[in-house]
This record gives sequence, structure tokens and C-alpha cells, in this order.
Amino acid sequence: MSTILETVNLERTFGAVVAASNINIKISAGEILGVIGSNGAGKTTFVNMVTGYLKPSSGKILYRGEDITGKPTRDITRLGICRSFQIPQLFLELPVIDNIIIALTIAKEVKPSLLKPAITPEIVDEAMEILKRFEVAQYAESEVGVLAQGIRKLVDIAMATVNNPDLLFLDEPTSGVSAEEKIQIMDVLMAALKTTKTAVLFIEHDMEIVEKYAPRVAAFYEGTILADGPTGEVLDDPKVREFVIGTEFHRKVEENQVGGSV
Ligand SMILES: Nc1ncnc2c1ncn2[C@@H]1O[C@H](COP(=O)(O)OP(=O)(O)OP(=O)(O)O)[C@@H](O)[C@H]1O
Repeated sequence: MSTILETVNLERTFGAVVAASNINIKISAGEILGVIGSNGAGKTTFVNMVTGYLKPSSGKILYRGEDITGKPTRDITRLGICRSFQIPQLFLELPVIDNIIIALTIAKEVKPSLLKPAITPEIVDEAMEILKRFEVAQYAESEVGVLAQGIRKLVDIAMATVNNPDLLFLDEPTSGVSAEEKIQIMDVLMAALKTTKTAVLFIEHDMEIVEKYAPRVAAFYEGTILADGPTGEVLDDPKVREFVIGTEFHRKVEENQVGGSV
């Protein structure tokens, strides 16, 4: 698979704080990559730099071979790198479909006027297609504010795809969602993003979700990448176990294995 994103010695400091340092990562077309790391490990700083929300202090970001280091978010989005945030960025008092239409209008740079309204049958159809892909079409006319957190997350991520990104960053797609809903949401998300062959990097604290959905994982620790590789190997890495995930997760897996064999 061809590399679409490559970062070279990416670094960001805030005064004396080194938020990210020596970040070298490659992402291939259509790849799914999980990112783990405790609070303050530098995950969001990394995503902010690649998506143009923060300028790196040094290093390079190459997207399809083009140097995009320090470009504004708008240009990066246009090139095909999009993101969602940990907290959904939705208009709560508007229906779901209006949220998607607004995002589409911005993405397409539609300049509505009295003679040329923003809402056309084509844009409504396109919005409905997106909602169907994320299995939330039945909520099209519902106000976002009355919907469950899991549905809001799906709508929010659906909205992040209106530009048809080749690479999508998801910041904790299952945060604030009940344990039962997590799997449902990830199943829908991953299926939707597979149909569009979108490469996905998702930040996740739940190791069971990481194991289930990410074939590859990068573990961040104190602003650097401690390990990057096949998920099983990274989660079993003694350094990752000690500094990133602790022994809790492995104890759980081992207990389950013991339970299963009885
Ligand atoms: N705007 C900022 N100003 C000063 N320090 C910052 C800023 N943003 C991040 N930092 C610091 O950089 C480090 C990395 O933070 P970052 O938010 O990237 O971590 P994270 O891995 O995303 O954590 P979390 O899981 O809590 O979101 C932390 O020490 C944080 O306090």
C-alpha cells in the first residue's frame, strides 16, 4: 500500500514543555491505525499539527509527497485530511440533516443567495447518502440535542467526512459512550469508512476497542512514540505495558482466557 502521510522528526514545544518530539510516522492509503497513550502523552498535539491547528516547532509533514508543514487547516482539509474532536462539534438545536447540509455547504464553498439557495435537492440527497452510510438516516429530522451520545458521535464523524477525506483523524470516537454502545458505534464507523477506503487514525483509551479495530497501533509516551507496529506486539511490549497501559488490561485478558478454558 502506498504511503499517504509521513511525518519526519516532528516536534512541538510550549515554552519548556516538550509536547511532542521526534515523531516519525507513516500512514498508508486505507490503513487503520490506533493511537494510545496516557493523558498528556502528546497524541492531540500530534493530530493538531498534522491537521493544521498547531504549527510544529520543527520537523516536516508530507502528504502524498507534498510538504504541508504549517499549512492552514482549511488547505489541509481541502487536500483530504479531516478530523473529528473528542467532543462532538454539532449545532444541537438543529436537525441532524441541517448539520450535514451546513458542513457540505462549507465544504463545497457554496455561496447562497436569494436566487441560489443553499438547500438544493442535490445537496439534500448527498446529505442523506452520508447519513445512510453511518446508519443514522432515521434521525435526519431529529434535533441533535435530543439524541443519545452515541448517535451524536456518529453524526459528528459523518459530518467530518463531507470533504471525502483520504485520511481521517478521530479523537476518542467512543468517549462518553456506554460500554455496550462502543462496539456498535465502532462497527458502524469502521464499515462506513471502509466503503470509502478512508485511512483512519483513531485515538483510544479502551484497549479492547484498540485490539478489536486497529491492526496497527502507535503508543505515545511523554511526547514520543514508544512503540509502533502490529497491535498484538505493541500491546505485549513490556515498555508499553509498564508506561502506557499498565497491567490492568492484560490481567483482564488473562483472566478471560483462564475463564474460557474451564
Ligand atoms: N496549548 C498548550 N499550551 C501549553 N501546553 C500544552 C498545550 N497543549 C498541550 N500542552 C501540553 O503538551 C503535553 C501534551 O498534551 P496533549 O494534549 O497533546 O496530550 P494527549 O496525549 O492528547 O492527552 P489527553 O489524552 O489528555 O488528550 C501536555 O503536557 C500538555 O499539558
